[in-house]
Amino acid sequence: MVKLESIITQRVHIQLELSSVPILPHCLSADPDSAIHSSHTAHRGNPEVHHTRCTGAPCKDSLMACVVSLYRPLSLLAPVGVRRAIVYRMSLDMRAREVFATAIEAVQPDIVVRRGLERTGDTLLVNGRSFTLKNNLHLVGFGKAVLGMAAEAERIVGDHLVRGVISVPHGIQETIRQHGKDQMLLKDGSHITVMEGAKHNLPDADAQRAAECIKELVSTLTENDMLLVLISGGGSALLPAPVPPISLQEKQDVTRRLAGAGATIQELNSVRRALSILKGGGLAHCAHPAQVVALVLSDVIGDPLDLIASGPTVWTEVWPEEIWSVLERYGLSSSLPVSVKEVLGRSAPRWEKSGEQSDRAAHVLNAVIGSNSIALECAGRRARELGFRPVVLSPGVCGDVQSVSRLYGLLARFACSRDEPPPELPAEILKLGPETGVESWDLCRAMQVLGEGRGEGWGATCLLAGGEPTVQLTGKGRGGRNQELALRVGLELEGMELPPKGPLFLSGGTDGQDGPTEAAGAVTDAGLGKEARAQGLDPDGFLVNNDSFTFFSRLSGGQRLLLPGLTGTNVMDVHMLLIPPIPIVVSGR
Ligand SMILES: Nc1ncnc2c1ncn2[C@@H]1O[C@H](COP(=O)(O)OP(=O)(O)OP(=O)(O)O)[C@@H](O)[C@H]1O
Ligand SMILES: O=C(O)[C@H](O)CO
Repeated sequence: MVKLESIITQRVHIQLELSSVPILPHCLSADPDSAIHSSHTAHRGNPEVHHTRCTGAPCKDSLMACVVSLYRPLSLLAPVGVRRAIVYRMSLDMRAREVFATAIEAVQPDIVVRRGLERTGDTLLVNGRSFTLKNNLHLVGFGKAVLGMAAEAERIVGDHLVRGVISVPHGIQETIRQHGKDQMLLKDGSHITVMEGAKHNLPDADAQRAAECIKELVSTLTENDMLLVLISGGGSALLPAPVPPISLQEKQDVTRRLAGAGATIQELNSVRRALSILKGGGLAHCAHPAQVVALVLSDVIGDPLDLIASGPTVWTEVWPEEIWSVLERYGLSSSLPVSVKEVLGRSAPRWEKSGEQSDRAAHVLNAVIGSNSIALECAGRRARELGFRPVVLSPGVCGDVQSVSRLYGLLARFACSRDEPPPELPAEILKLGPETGVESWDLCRAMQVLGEGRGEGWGATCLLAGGEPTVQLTGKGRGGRNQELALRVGLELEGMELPPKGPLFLSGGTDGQDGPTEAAGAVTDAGLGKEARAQGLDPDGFLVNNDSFTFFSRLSGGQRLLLPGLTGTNVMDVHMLLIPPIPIVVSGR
């Protein structure tokens, strides 16, 4: 029998041989097969990104990815010295991409559904409550991650499933098929009907038809039935059911104008709830008296159940004054369609008196089964395995990308100051808290961990955060908030006194699609500006035109782009600042 240590040592050896080859980031994946696969599909997906080293056969980069992924299961068994040798030979870039991949893996639709839906015999356990299955289960769903969630739910409770309808984004089945993620597709003979719609994330006639089918299904249920509702981000656009006489076009117009004027998701969805039959508890209302169990994959900061997909299973009162003040704030109140004014002017309460309402609420269980926090927690564990001291700053970073990039720039400076950082630096960092959605105590806690890292030389810290910053669009280029943030942070780091190999910053959307581009985000460091200018690219010019995707595609053959492909999940964005570790000299090999 070959000894484990010798297997690991051989792997170290392969790693050392390959370490001279630059790594193609997209090759990193959780398992060797998909690592090789993703290395090649990523190229197909983006013709602008061209790597000469990757052709037909598995490339050295893919092999390197295999080494890394094989390392994972063995890492806990390997002697500490060997483990360190492997980890410290991995570039920071490679480790950042691996941590990002872990964050996405943690919130895959099948994984979150398995975590949220426990079954023993005919008993279903959700959030500590148990339900008996009696061939009485119906299923509906709407959102960007719902196809994979439904496939897993059917694997778990399919034998009790009578019928289901889900509303998912236009083209998603074909895209998932192309990416080889067959476990996210429904099997042949499934009892669930898949309806695609909401092209470009806007409610359309297809999505409205799906909403009608969903309403029809849930309206026939009795007290002997159970309704499983799968909800994820993008659900608002996929479940449009305007309150008559509002037309779909009128509703679409109001939401598009609000979003374009910069309304927050809280403001936008409070208006959507007021204009919709199914939002704000309407779906649960239609399903009464059936038992409703909603599994929610959150894409909103703080996981507010009444706002995610506009809360179709959460009874929410509509306060017309609140809606009018939002419409006034964004200059829409004087140009509203007559139908919208009529609906907002109605005096009758939306729901029955409170006694009856609480009886109805007792029939509904809402459970958040996945969120940005879970993704960050798992990413932190992976970062620890890869040699970093992890610290989660916050899952709620928001505000303009300019302020957010400034915050990460200052935190990097704080972490990398050779001696004690200048006394004014912590105050400058704390000042950015309110506009970036980060609490002072979270900033203080993060600075403490970064400071401890500094105490050990250059430290070895992985600062993680999540959320959804915003971009003020002024140009006509192609980009997304993650790529723009990464570009800005790269420029912030330029000129700082920093360790030779870092820090490194990554920003990526967990859905794999940053704005209307094929990339999820990008990886940058202090060398970004110099590298760009040496290739005749002016970073500031691209920024002014919101053209970050074109910038990263042209820069060094697109090597800094994150290209995981469509992930089939969505828990907002992940940000990562890696402060390089103290170099360790490995003796022996
Ligand atoms: N050229 C661009 N440069 C930078 N950001 C852009 C650009 N074009 C669009 N965006 C930003 O991308 C965001 C939309 O991105 P995306 O389609 O990933 O939506 P999302 O917010 O992730 O949607 P959901 O939450 O439904 O998944 C908007 O915030 C918009 O400002
Ligand atoms: O669908 C929506 O309303 C947004 O994605 C927030 O959940």
